Amino acid sequence: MELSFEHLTRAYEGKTVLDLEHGSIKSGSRTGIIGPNGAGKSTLLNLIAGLDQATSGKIYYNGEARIPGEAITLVFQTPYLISATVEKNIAYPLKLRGWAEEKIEERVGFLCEELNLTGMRKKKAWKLSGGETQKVALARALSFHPRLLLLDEPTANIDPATTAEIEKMLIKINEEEKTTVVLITHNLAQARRTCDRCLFLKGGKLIEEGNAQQILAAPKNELTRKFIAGELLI
Ligand SMILES: Nc1ncnc2c1ncn2[C@@H]1O[C@H](COP(=O)(O)OP(=O)(O)OP(=O)(O)O)[C@@H](O)[C@H]1O
Repeated sequence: MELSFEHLTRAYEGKTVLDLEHGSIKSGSRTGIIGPNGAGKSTLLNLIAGLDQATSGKIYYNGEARIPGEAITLVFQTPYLISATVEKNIAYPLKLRGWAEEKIEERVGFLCEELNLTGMRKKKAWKLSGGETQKVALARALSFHPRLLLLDEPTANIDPATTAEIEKMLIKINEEEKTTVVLITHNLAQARRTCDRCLFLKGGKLIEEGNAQQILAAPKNELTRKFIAGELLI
């Protein structure tokens, strides 16, 4: 799904925390959103998801200013599962959408295989580790073939092996199902491994956007360079 922003702002109690003149997230991309604490990354993601309202300006989804709720899904840093088994959690959005049982089984089976969850399908959600919980949350988010997957620091508390499984899944689902992926991350190595495009935000402004490998290796903007080099003082 193609996204574009025009004069998009969000202010809290008169203080503008996001102010994007123009910007876009290309259809079919895996776009990393990077930037220091307080840059406005989560604010932007919440606006895209429709969880928050812009103070001014608009977001266009495939050229339309109306949010296509059914096509968008979100994964947060701290996921919440329903108090049921792994497989029931993943099947839940599909049951809500009235999918046939065999289609549900096919999709849940595929997602469990890809995320190494097959052996714990019957396990209760509250008995899972943090990494397992996040993988189930991702599987559930992907269950209904979303056109846009938004992730807010999904691996912040996750070990490297599970992080690698999650990153592999993001790439697979993007390549094979053409889901557009937008990933907020403080892990620049993760952005390098996972993203093909990148937006750098600072102080609510879009400082640089473009090819992820190019921005992460040789940014054009001095602020971006300092951030990536770990030299940026906020
Ligand atoms: N509900 C709110 N009320 C008031 N201020 C808010 C609210 N939500 C966010 N802010 C402010 O907006 C600014 C941007 O916050 P945001 O969470 O979008 O930044 P971020 O780039 O995601 O930061 P981080 O990397 O720390 O998660 C911050 O200064 C924050 O304090």
